Amino acid sequence: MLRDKPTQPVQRQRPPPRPDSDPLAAVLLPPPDETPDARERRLRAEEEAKQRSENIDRMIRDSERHQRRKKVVKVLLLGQSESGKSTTLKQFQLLHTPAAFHAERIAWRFVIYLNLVRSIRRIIEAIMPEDAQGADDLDDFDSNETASIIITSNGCGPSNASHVPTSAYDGYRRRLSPLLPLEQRLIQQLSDPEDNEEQEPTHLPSPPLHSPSSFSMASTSTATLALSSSAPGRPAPRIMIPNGTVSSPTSPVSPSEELTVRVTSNWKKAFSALGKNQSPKSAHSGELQGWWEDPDDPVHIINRCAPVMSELWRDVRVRHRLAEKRLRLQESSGFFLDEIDRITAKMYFPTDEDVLKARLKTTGVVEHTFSLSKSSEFRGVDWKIYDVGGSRSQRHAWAPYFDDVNAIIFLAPISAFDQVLTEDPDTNRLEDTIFLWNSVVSNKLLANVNIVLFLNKCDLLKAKLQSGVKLKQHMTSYGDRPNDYDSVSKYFRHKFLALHQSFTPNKARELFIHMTSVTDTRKTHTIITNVRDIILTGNLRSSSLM
Ligand SMILES: Nc1nc2c(ncn2[C@@H]2O[C@H](COP(=O)(O)OP(=O)(O)OP(=O)(O)O)[C@@H](O)[C@H]2O)c(=O)[nH]1
Ligand SMILES: [Mg+2]
Repeated sequence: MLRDKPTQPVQRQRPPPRPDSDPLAAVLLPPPDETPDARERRLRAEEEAKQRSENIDRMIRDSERHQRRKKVVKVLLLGQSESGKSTTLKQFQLLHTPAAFHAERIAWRFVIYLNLVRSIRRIIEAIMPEDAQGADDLDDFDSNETASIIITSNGCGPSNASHVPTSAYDGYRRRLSPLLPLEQRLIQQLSDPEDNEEQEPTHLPSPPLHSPSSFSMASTSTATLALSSSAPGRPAPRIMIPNGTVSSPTSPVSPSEELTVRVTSNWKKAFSALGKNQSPKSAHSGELQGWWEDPDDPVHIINRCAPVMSELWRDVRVRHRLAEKRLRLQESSGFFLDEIDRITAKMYFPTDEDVLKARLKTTGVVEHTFSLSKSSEFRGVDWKIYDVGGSRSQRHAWAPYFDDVNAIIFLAPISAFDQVLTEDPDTNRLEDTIFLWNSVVSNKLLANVNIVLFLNKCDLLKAKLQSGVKLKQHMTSYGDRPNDYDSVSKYFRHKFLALHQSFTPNKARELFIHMTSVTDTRKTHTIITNVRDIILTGNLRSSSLM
């Protein structure tokens, strides 16, 4: 009979290696005549070496754990063109990497000049006498100039229009004509900073100066430019100057065409290539090198034209004409018109606020990574933000990012309820925003993505309502509710929330809504810190990393 015997683990002692069979062991053996002192020193040295080795092992283990823990949270900024996406990204940069933001401020000087010059040109075009418009074949100008036109009549119709006299118009146009080649030069420098050999569709035909069409150019004030390098493997972002073309009858480019200007590497470098001495030694220290001593620097033309620009902007006849045409330049880059003296000063250096207000249209997708290493709670987390172009021609680039995005910040510019799209004058901006919002919240790919809604441009909404513009004339569903900021903003909040509740495929998703004016740094920093923490906590928790 076979009986199971309880098996005992067999412990076999391996015999110590014989020194003569292991040359290394033989070498490591202490000398046979080792004194007690020498033995003491040897043991101490061995102990120290062991400690060092253990420390190194621990460091390697920590580093591996840290690498395993490293998490990237990806955030996509979405919304129509001019909704404030890039401005929000600038606020993230200002909050997380202020030194880099400040160091780049100088490069924005040229964007701001371009914004100012284009605003001036819009004014000149708006005050153009009708007979001159006919002569210049500009009848369709207004239909392109839609970015900030109020489309509902406020009682000032063409019947009671007061024109700026032709002589005044001609005088302004003649005295401001040096701005035209300056604009051309800025655009050309942007389009081809290093390699003038390469031909891109960037070379604008120069109209004859002082001709009737000298100022009949762009129909928008938005000089546009990609902000930074695109994600690896994706096409490089390009500068876009919408409608930035000469509409002289001889021009080969139509006034409504979007002109594309290529930026090869770094647009900031391109701008700083415009003068010999314009880079500051340090943007912070005030040790500025004197670009104003360079006779080729654009500041000289801008500075010489400043008195006429101010005169034009202050001219009551001009203001009347702009009001009649319902052109609200302050809602776009016209912000700089109120600052002509400061902006055109020879030693002008852009402030943070100037950079936030400078308008550059984004094309392609701009990616920025912020490392949150200093924050103890989110140590080792990278915060990756994608800023996309919002105009219709750019929206096809959004979808590839839906796959692995963790959160979306959607910008809805609620002040735009009475404006139409630049790219489609038949579409109301708010209607377009609501359409986009519905598409985003109903998207199944995004069902588990956190969504944060910024009801943006609240400062402009407040000013618009105070100036008497009535929401109900543009949104009949608003009915007879009061036309004040509190009621209107509450109404928009409910509307967007209700649309989310109706269309979301994930009824459990919480929606975070903020009333924002993203050009306001103090308030925006509080909001984005809050939003960042909510997004990070939610995402790290769901991936069990917290
Ligand atoms: N007053 C005010 N201006 C704003 C606000 N948000 C953005 N802007 C301005 O509106 C303009 C357009 O903002 P951007 O951030 O360039 O818009 P975007 O969404 O990036 O536009 P695209 O790049 O064309 O998609 C800029 O001149 C901003 O300074 C706001 O809340 N208030
Ligand atoms: Mg942008």
